[in-house]
Amino acid sequence: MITIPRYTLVENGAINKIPELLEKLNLKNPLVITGKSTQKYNKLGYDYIYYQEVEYERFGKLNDENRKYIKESFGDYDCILGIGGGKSIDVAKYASSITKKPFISVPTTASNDGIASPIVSLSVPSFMAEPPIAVVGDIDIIKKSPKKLLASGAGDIVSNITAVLDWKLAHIENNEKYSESSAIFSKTIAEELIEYINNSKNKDNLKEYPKKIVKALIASGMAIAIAHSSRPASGSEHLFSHSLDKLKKEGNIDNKSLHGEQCGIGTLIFSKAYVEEGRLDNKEYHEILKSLKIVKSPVNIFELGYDEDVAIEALCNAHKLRKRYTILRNGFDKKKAIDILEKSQII
Ligand SMILES: NC(=O)c1ccc[n+]([C@@H]2O[C@H](COP(=O)([O-])OP(=O)(O)OC[C@H]3O[C@@H](n4cnc5c(N)ncnc54)[C@H](O)[C@@H]3O)[C@@H](O)[C@H]2O)c1
Ligand SMILES: O=P(O)(O)OC[C@@H](O)CO
Ligand SMILES: [Zn+2]
Repeated sequence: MITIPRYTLVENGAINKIPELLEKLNLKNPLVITGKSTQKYNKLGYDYIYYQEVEYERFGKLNDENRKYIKESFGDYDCILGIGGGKSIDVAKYASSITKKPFISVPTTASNDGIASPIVSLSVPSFMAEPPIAVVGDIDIIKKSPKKLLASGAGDIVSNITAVLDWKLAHIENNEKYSESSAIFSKTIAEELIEYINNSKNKDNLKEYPKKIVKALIASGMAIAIAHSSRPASGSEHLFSHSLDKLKKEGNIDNKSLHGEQCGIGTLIFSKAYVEEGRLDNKEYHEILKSLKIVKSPVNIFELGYDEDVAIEALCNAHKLRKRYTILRNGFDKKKAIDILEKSQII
């Protein structure tokens, strides 16, 4: 059974409609999970907790002590609101799935497709939870959020192009289940956004971009819900991003590169790899590159804040991050990694 958000409110001032939405859903006592810089959007003064304070690692081990923690933290509330960026929303979604309380997603920026997806990506691999019953995207707030975050959203959308190519390749070479309808839906979301961005110079100079990127991210989350898998939106490009995250963690690298920015770089790498295999037209690679440049999302490893060795190591390890068949197949060796990183102008 496919579940997607029952209500999506994407408009100026949407956040002020939360009380009316709660009433419609017969919910009276929400708990807000938010970030330090986004608590200010909890304008109605609902009880709140910072996502950094939620001990979500305890959700995975339901012994008596952890059950007690969950009951004490969430027991009195009848729903959970995630107000903020990707982590706030992810932690709120996780808490909602553990407590079986409805989850409402209130993105205050547009940085990745966790906004409306049923996926929790606090770990690698991610896991399937429940999608929000409602998404409240206040354009007045989102359009004023940091440009870096809004640009990162484009990276998490263009990634659908290579994700869908990997999914189809897995079906052809590895006999994996594949949904053409979900794949077309996911790819079209990316193509539409790329087309808008690449033609924006002669139109509105990206004035509509905040609204377009929010809607694209919501739609991408729905494609995941329809496929009941992150396959339509996560392939080799995400494996590269997760591999970078692993290097950051292990090497204590203090680099604030965002999920979407990393996925944008991954998409350039693997769209070029698909061009090399004759499975993608080079024109599509250039359209992706142009769109990321226009929104000012990083287009090489140096703009992402790393040196070339990190890019090479992340690429050589990417296939190990999860059991997901992609164009990486059994992994790129160092020679192939350097070749494709050079051809895709990443190093
Ligand atoms: N579930 C999914 O499908 C999925 C997919 C990708 C990533 N994620 C999650 O998202 C996280 C990455 O999210 P992210 O890229 O948003 O980074 P983030 O959540 O780590 O940081 C976002 C930052 O932007 C700030 N912010 C948000 N809105 C703002 C606003 N209006 N004005 C000023 N600052 C604002 C937040 O307070 C936060 O500090 C990952 O760690 C993962 O947990 C989930
Ligand atoms: O399953 P993963 O690779 O975490 O992907 C989820 C989301 O980031 C897709 O955009
Ligand atoms: Zn993603």
